[in-house]
Amino acid sequence: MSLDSMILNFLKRELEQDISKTLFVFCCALVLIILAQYLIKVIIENLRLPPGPYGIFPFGILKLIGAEKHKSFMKLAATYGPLFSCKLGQQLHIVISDYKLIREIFKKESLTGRPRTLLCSELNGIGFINTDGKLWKDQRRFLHEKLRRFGMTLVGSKNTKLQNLITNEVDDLISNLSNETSHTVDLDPFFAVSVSNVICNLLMSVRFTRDDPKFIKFNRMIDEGMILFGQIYTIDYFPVTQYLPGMKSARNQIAENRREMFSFYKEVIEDHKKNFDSNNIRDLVDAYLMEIETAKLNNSEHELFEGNKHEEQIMQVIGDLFSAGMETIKTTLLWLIVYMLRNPDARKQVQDELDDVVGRNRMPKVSDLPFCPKTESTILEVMRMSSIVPLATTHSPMIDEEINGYKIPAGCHVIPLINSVHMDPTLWDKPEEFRPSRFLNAEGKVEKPEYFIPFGVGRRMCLGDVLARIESFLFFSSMMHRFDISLPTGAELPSLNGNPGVTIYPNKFSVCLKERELEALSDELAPLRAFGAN
Ligand code: HEM
Repeated sequence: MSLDSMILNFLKRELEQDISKTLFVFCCALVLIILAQYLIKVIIENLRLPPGPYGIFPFGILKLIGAEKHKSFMKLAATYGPLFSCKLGQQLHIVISDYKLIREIFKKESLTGRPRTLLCSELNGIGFINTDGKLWKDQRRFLHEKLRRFGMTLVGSKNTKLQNLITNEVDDLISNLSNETSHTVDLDPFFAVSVSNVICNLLMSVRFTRDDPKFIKFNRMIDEGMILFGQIYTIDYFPVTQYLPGMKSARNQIAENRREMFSFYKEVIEDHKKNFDSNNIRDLVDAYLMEIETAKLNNSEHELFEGNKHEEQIMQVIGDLFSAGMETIKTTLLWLIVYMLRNPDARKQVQDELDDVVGRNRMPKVSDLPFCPKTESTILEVMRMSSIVPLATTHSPMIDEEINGYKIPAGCHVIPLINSVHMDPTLWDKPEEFRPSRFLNAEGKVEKPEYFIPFGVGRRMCLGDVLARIESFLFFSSMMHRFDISLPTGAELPSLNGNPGVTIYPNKFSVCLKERELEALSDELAPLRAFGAN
């Protein structure tokens, strides 16, 4: 090789090396710029978020991924203030414990959105509680109107079907409990069947007895559902965990239970179709069948329920309302008993008031409610202290929102911290004390402050608040009117520490019941009648 070509080769090699070096440097710089831009964007976005703990990427705040989220959130609120943000896994949460801010944000239309989580998507976007947009809005209007028509209202309500069916269930409960006075009794299964019967009757004219195999199966599936959801909820924070073997079998079991529940609802719908009479709408299933008939007549069948399958929609709504309306009332009744066991003076005040207003020759009625402020304020105080749905149902803004100058990004989870509002010492005098009189004004009438929010606030607040008010008054006042309730000898007072599940429910406990006789009870006990039989 000549000297010339050696020099040429050397220069060529150097040039090639230079080009790859330059290319390498260029690529590195590009990656760095993109990374820096991304980091700046993340920092700016985070600066606009409400303050909060940083957490560890990719886990977020690990301690929040435990069961007692409402308590952990309350501790964080003490550090970061009434509006804070934090991440659970990669999911951003905005937690609000100032009731004015809660009211302000939940007024917004976009806050009626629900999170797009994997677990929600298993419900196929149907039903009521986990839907949003037009389907939710139409369903809310429909359900509101129909439930009012069945008597879910306190205005001008005299002996509505709803009141009659609750009274029948109360009578049945009292008569069943009258057979339990010789030994200790766990009230949970008694309340469970009575409260289930109210909601099942209202929805589909079905009632159960405690030993009915269908009821036992129903309850088993609900309990199992709670355990299974407890096992898999991490999927919403770490979607990758859905592929773990235990998760898959738990999800399959949930799907299987849902199929079984649906096959029961399906039977009910088929039965209703056979006896359907448009002049006698017996319950919610009939109201839906009527809606379908009307849509057929108007040739708008395909538009109904946003094009979702009609019967699947009805079945999911039944499931939604059953789960929202059963566990909540049962838990409230159990907490009422716990607080009455712990506060004998308050219990006596309730019983004395009922003796005065209702008298000893009949059972309480809804029309007694306005004249029983001590009883009502006792119920309200128990709702305040127990805050059984402390985090409401998760809302997720459909567009970016702003509050107090902070960004609330679309898709994040927004949580009103109800338990914190109910225990805020700046709002309630000595909030940890059980004091029903805090709900009474100077004239002794019930007054609820605007920061009493057990049913949530805004457009998606509880649909069953009136039903809850009627049921909790009738069941609780009747229990107090007919029984003296005490603890078995040597038993410890039930704890005020709740257990998180669908609601925050009390530890298991048993009681002794002693009848308080009525003078003319026999006239008051109407024969049991199913709602649908009317
Ligand atoms: C003491 C009893 C009850 C309490 C404390 C309670 C509490 C709540 C709370 C906090 C929410 C969430 C509100 C929000 O996210 O903004 C809610 C929603 C709901 N509740 Fe209740 N509830 C009770 C009883 C009932 C009953 C008896 C029914 C039966 C119809 C019911 C039906 C619903 C429904 C359907 C929703 C969802 C509303 C929607 O998504 O638009 N609740 N409830």
